[in-house]
Amino acid sequence: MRIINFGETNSILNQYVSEIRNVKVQNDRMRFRRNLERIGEIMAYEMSKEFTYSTKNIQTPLGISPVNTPDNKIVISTILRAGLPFHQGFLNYFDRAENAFVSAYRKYKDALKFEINIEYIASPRIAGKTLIITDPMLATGSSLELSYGAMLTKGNPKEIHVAAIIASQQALDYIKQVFPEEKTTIWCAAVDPEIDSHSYIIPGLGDAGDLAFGEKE
Ligand SMILES: O=P(O)(O)OC[C@H]1O[C@H](OP(=O)(O)OP(=O)(O)O)[C@H](O)[C@@H]1O
Ligand SMILES: O=c1cc[nH]c(=O)[nH]1
Ligand SMILES: [Mg+2]
Repeated sequence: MRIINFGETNSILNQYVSEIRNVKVQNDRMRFRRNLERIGEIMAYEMSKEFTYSTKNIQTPLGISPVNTPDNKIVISTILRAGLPFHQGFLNYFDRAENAFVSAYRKYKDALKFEINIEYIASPRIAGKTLIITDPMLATGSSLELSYGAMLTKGNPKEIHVAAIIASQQALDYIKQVFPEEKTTIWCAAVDPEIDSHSYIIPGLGDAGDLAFGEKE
């Protein structure tokens, strides 16, 4: 399984990551959401370089121009709720893609123990397609694992791209065990070393869903 970490490369993407982490900036919800979206746009562009291309002869008003365009049948899937702005970034570039939505949330039994509840899935058939799963935060990797399990009820994708912004090292180690090695690529913008006793990423950024959309009751 390939892991591509954009944090290892100097680019403007790191500016957006610094802003979503920064306590002095991250509470501006519109900027927070837009930064998730911008990171999605940059990742989409980089990911597009790995697609399968063929030449199409495009009729212009003055002649024929051969252009290489991608042939992948793309499904962009997101895990509600924090995934929504990140998903939108991918959709801005892959504007013809199909889309899937899965809900996953932590249902706490006490301050530390929780289980992930999946209650909703709206997805096209994904068999034989390029599945891009977008979720900005991978802490334990459980939401991703269960959401992927739910998506498999819609068929077996040809290839899987997991797009995250901040992934814990623990989540990456876990995902390697549960996703098919030969057809999965993980794209992220940073790998953080730890998760705390509440399963929050350290240093991370806090709760991405709350920062994007406001606190839950
Ligand atoms: O890897 P995990 O330990 O499963 O944690 C990561 C999950 O946590 C966040 O969602 P959250 O449950 O906070 O829901 P929200 O997007 O509604 O805030 C995030 O978007 C992931 O889906
Ligand atoms: O650090 C974390 C872990 C789960 N969900 C978040 O939004 N942040
Ligand atoms: Mg949350």
